[in-house]
Amino acid sequence: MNTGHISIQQFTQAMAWTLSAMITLLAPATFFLVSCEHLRSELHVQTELSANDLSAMISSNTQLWRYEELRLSELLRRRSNSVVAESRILYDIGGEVIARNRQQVSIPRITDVHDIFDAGTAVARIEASRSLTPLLLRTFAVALCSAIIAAVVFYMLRTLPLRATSRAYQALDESESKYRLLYESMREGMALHHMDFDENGDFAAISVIDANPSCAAMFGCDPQTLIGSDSIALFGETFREYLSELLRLLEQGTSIQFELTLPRTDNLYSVHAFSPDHGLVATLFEDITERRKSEQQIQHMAYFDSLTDLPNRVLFLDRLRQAIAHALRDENSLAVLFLDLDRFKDINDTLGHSAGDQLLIQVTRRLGRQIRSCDTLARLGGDEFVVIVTDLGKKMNATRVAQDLINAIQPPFLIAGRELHVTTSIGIALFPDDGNNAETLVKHADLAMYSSKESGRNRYNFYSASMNQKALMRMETEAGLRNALERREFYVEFQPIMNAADSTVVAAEALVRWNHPTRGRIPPDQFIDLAEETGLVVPLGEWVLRTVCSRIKTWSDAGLPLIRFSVNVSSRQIERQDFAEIVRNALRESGANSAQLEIELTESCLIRHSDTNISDLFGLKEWGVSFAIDDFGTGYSSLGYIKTLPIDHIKIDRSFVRDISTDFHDQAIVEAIIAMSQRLGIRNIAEGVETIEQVRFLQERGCEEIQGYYFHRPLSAEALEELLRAQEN
Ligand SMILES: Nc1nc2c(ncn2[C@@H]2O[C@H](COP(=O)(O)O[C@H]3[C@@H](O)[C@H](n4cnc5c(=O)[nH]c(N)nc54)O[C@@H]3COP(=O)(O)O)[C@@H](O)[C@H]2O)c(=O)[nH]1
Repeated sequence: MNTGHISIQQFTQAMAWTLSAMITLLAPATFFLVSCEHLRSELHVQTELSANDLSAMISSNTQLWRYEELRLSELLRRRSNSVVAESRILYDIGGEVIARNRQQVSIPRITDVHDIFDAGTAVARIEASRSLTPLLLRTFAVALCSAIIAAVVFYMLRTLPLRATSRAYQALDESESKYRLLYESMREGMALHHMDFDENGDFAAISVIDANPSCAAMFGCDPQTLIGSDSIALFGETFREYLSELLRLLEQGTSIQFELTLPRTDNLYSVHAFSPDHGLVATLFEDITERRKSEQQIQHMAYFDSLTDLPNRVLFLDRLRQAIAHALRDENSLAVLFLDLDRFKDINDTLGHSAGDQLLIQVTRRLGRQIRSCDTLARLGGDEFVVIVTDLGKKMNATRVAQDLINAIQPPFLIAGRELHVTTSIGIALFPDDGNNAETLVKHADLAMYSSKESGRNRYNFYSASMNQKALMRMETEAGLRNALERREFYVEFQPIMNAADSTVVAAEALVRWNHPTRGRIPPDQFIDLAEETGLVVPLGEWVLRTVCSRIKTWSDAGLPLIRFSVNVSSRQIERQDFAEIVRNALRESGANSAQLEIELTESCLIRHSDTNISDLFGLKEWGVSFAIDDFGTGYSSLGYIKTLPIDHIKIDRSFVRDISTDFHDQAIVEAIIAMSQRLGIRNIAEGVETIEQVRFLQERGCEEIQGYYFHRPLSAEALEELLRAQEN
C-alpha cells in the first residue's frame, strides 16, 4: 500500500474520532447545560413567586407570622414542583429555620435563595432546592443516544471512506500494474528522460530515468543498465538534432515525431516524443526497419520490372517526360528506341517460360552494357524494351546505338544448356521531329519497330509518317476481316507439291486468299497474324477446311487423281477442345476421303498445346487423316515430339532451302533433316524451291517431295484441276 493511502487513512481515522467524540460529549453536555439553565430559571421564578406569597402573608400579620408554621408550610408547598423532588426552607433573618415543605433533596441539586421583605425590610429568606438526579439521568440517556449516533458516525466516517479509498487504491494498484505490465511487455521501446537545466535556466543535460525491456533490447542490455545514461550518447546525434524541439515539448506539452537510426546499427526507428510531466520527456521507439524496407520494395516494384530490375513503363514514361523537358530547355534532341525480340514467343512456348525469363535477363545485361549512364533502358513488358538516348547531336548517334544494340544481341545465348540465336527489331522515333510528347514518341517508335519486323527482322527503322498510314491500314484490315467471311471475300488457292523423283503432282497445299472489295487481293501474310490475334482465324480456318473437303469430294467424284490436300492449322484453332470434332464434321458432311486430307502444324504449335488437345487431334489418324510439320527446323523445340507423335511429313523450311546451292551450313542442315526423316520413316518435303540447282541438290540427297515456285506458284482451283487432268492424261 502506498504512503498516500496511509496518510488518507490516518486523516480519516482522526476525523472519525474527533467527530464521534464531539457527538458523544457535546450533545449530552449541551443538553445538560441547557436543561440545567432551564431548571434554574424555573426554580428562580417559582421561588420568587413563593417569596411574594410569603411576603403578602407576613405583611398581613407582621407580629405573629413566624408562629403560623402550618400556614407557612402550606404556602411553601403550594408552588413547589410536584414531579421533581424539591425542598423549600424558610429562614428568619437570623438563619433559623421557620418552616419547610418536608422534602429533603440530596446532592446533586440546584438551589435558589430569595429574601422576603416586609415594609422594605428583609425579614426572612426562602431557599428552594431541586434535585438534579432526573436531569442527570436524562443527560445520561442523551449521552447514550449520542454515543450510539457517534458510533454510527464513526463507522461511516472511518470505515466507509477508508473502504472506498482502499478500493480506489486497489484499482489504482491494479491499473498501475496493468500499465506496467503493458509498459514492460510492449513491443515498442519506451524511455523516460529527465532534462536538467543550469542556474540560468539553460539546458544542461538529458538522461534516461526509466526504460522498458523493449527499449533495453534495442541495445542488447537490461533496463537498469540504461538508467542514468546520457540520452544523446545513447540515441545518437539525431536525438541531439531534435533537442530544441524536445525542449519546446516541455513548454508546450505537444508531441513530435521523428526518425532515427540507432548508432552503430542499421536499425531505423520512428520516435514519438511527448512530455508527460514537467522536466520529463517520454520517447516511444517503433522499429520501422522492416516496414521501411518493404515500403522501399513496394516503391521499387511500382517503378521497376521485377524480372530484369529495369525501370518499368511508369518510370520510363516519367524519365522520358523529364528528358523531353531537358531537351526542350537545351534545344537538344533525343531518341526513343523501341526493341522487340524476334520470335520470342516461340522460345517461350517451346522452351518454357523459365527459359524465356533467363533469356530476358541475359538480354537486359547485354543491352545495359551498350547504353550510357545518362540514358535509360526500360522494359515495357514481355520482350519489349525501350531506350531513351539523350543529348542526341545527330541522327547518326541513334543509328549507332541501334546498331550496337542489334550487335549485342547477335552472339548466341546459353539458356538451359542450349545455344539460342536471338535477334531484335528496333524502331526509332526522334524528338522533336517525330513527336513532342512521351506517348507519341513511344507509339511512333513502336510503329517503326513493327516496320522493322515486317521488313525482315533483326534491323532498325526510323519512324516515318507513312507508318502511321500503315497502322491505320492495319486497323482497317482488322475491321474488314471481321466481315470478310460473311461477304464471301475469301477463296482458296492450291500450291502443287511434286514427287521429287518424277515431278508429278502428289499433293497440294491449300492457301487462303482475301479478295478485298477496295484493296483487291490481300496476301495471307497481311492478315493471318491479325486473324490469329483477333481469334478470327478459328472461323476462317474452319471455312478453309470445309472448302478443301468439298473440293476433295468434287474432284474425286470427277475422277481426278486422289492426291493429298494439306490445310494449314493455326495454334488458335488447336486451342479449341472441339477441333478434332470440327475436322470429323467437315469430312462427314462433305463426304471427302479422309485419307486425302493432311493437317499442317508448326513445331511451336505442337509444343504450345496440352497433351489432351494434341492426342485428340492425332486421334484423327484413325480416320486416315495425315499430319505434316510445317517450317521444320525453325522452332526451338526438342525433337522429342517426332518420336512420340505419328507424323507423316516434315516440311523443310524454305529459309534452309533458299541458299542451299551456296551455303554449306544450309546444305548440312537439309541433308541432316532428310537423313533423319528417312531413318524415322517420315516423308520429307522441301519448301520454297525456286531453282533447278535447288531441285537437283534435293533430288541427289533423296528429298522425296518438292514444293515451290520452280514448279508451280499457288494455283486457282480451276488451274489445279486442269493440271491434274493433264497429268492424268
Ligand atoms: N493458318 C493458316 N495459315 C495460312 C493459310 N493460308 C496461308 N497461310 C499461311 O500464310 C503464310 C503466307 O502464305 P502465302 O502467302 O500463301 O505463301 C505460301 C506460298 O505462296 C509460299 N511459297 C511457296 N513456294 C514458294 C517459293 O518457292 N518461294 C517463296 N518465296 N514462297 C513460296 O510459301 C507459303 C506457304 O508456306 P507454308 O505454309 O510454310 O508451307 C504462310 O505461313 C501460310 O502457312 C490458312 O488457310 N490457314
